[in-house]
Amino acid sequence: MRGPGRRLARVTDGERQGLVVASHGRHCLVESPDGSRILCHAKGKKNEAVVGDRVRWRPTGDEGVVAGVQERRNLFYRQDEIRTKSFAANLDQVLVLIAAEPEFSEMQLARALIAAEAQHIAPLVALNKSDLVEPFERAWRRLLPYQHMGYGVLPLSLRMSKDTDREHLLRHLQGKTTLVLGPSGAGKSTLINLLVPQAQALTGEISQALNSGKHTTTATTWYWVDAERTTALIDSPGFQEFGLNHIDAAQLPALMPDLKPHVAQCRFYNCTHRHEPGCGVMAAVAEQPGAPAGRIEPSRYRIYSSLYEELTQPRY
Ligand SMILES: Nc1nc2c(ncn2[C@@H]2O[C@H](COP(=O)(O)OP(=O)(O)OP(=O)(O)O)[C@@H](O)[C@H]2O)c(=O)[nH]1
Ligand SMILES: [Zn+2]
Repeated sequence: MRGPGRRLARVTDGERQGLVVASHGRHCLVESPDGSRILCHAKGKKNEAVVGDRVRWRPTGDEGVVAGVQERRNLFYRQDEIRTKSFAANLDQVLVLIAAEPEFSEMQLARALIAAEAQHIAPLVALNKSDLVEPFERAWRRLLPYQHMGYGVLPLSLRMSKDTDREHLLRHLQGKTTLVLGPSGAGKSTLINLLVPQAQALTGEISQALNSGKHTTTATTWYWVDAERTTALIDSPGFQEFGLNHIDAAQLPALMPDLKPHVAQCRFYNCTHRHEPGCGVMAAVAEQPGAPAGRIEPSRYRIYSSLYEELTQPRY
């Protein structure tokens, strides 16, 4: 059998296989199966690798050149009018970390969840700072619709209950590759440091390797949680301005688990769920809480409508 996947998977003489554990522009850090790491350069656009990619590479002196990127299981990315930004590839899970304070944006959360659904990556939500009792309760209530639509929501108190949280988190992360996303101030660094105590030192080394000495912006980074290297966390900036331009507006309800079942009740097959008569989605928004067929929260319907508008706006 021929095909790009097959061809790239074959390692020829002098080539090695590795995992991309950090990337910055056209450079990446590749980890070999023995755990050693080497700085590699991409040769041509086709070989630009993102964190989580499995690559073939060739040594050139004490550095390397990426010879090919293996076919990806998935690629988690965002896209606005100007550019596409890849977070990471070959993920099992996306963990969205938010907190009681600062107050989280439900729109931002929804965008990350939709992007994960579009790539068939399982999302998990964690709400930090349960010690801030009143704001935590408020935030927890705002997340109830997400629990009802089947998303796991973990309560955390990362600064206080270290061991409990570590165990709780590990139960959900064990053996998986998880991308951690979250708004600034939610506790992402606290979470990474709890699970990967050597993270800070590693980040320093990595940014030094990738930027030849300059400690500039932190790039996306892969961390092993266990010595056996079976559980991984990926830390990535860029939760803000989560563009969904790569998603077709008509596809949105299928990526929103609370809207999805109601589409079958719409009179028109091409219903946009915004003004049509006989719309199953709008009928579910009008339902009382606890309705047997399921209700759509007004906040979720507003998110749907504004994303629909955003994604159907003429682009120049
Ligand atoms: N009250 C409370 N504060 C916490 C908790 N966990 C973390 N914090 C605090 O929240 C602040 C932000 O935590 P960080 O881990 O730096 O958050 P971050 O998401 O990495 O933020 P950036 O560095 O801005 O991206 C710090 O002052 C932490 O000490 C918690 O469980 N409860
Ligand atoms: Zn409809």
